[in-house]
Amino acid sequence: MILVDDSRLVWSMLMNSRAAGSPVKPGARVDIVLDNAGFELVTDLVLADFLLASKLASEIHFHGKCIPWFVSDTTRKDFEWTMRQVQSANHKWMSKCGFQWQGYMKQGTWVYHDHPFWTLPHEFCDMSKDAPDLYAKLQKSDLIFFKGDLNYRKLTGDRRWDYTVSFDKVLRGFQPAPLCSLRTLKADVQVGLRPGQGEKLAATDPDWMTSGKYAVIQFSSPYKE
Ligand SMILES: O=P(O)(O)OC[C@@]1(O)O[C@H](CO)[C@@H](O)[C@@H]1O
Repeated sequence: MILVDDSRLVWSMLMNSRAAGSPVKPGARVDIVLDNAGFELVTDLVLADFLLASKLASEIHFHGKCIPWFVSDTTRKDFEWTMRQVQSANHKWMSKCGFQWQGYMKQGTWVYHDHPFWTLPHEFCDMSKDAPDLYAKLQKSDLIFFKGDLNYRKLTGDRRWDYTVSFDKVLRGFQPAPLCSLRTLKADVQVGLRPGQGEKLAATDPDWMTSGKYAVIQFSSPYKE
């Protein structure tokens, strides 16, 4: 069940960037801060492919980790291995996708980055100070997707905020570009709920914050409409 769904805001941001784009290179730069390797990474690549094919984005930048911090975190090795596996799949269309994705990498339409900051114990609000090069890189984005629970915990500082505190507020100045968290709840932090929503969930489903049954699509933008 999706507790907060800001997908309309994400969609309208992407549509606006397409309208404003030049005829030669329409669309936005989208960054995806990855979470797990494996099937989740394949679905991230499919999302990136969709954004390009639909001209909602013109370049995609993936951000992985230098080490598999929470065991299944995507590293460069996983990224490259996954690309090769898709290319060698025993399925015509899947393999065709793999070769197309490799082409995007060669052209620089898709770019893979890693940075030690992602595996340091800092909250993301510290990034501009502790990793100014990474912050500057993210500032070039039109939209950043943060995948998964771990990234949500780093965005919010893993604190016990009131459930109704706004997502904008808990980012505490971390606003390199419009951003969207795609997260299934696995840890006891959640913000941006309606008054009474968290309490009601706690009363009916005590494990709601960690069971993985609930999810959020939360958007924040430094540009106010
Ligand atoms: O949804 P999943 O893949 O089970 O968990 C997502 C995740 O980010 O949350 C945990 C940290 O809270 C990490 O172990 C894991 O990578």
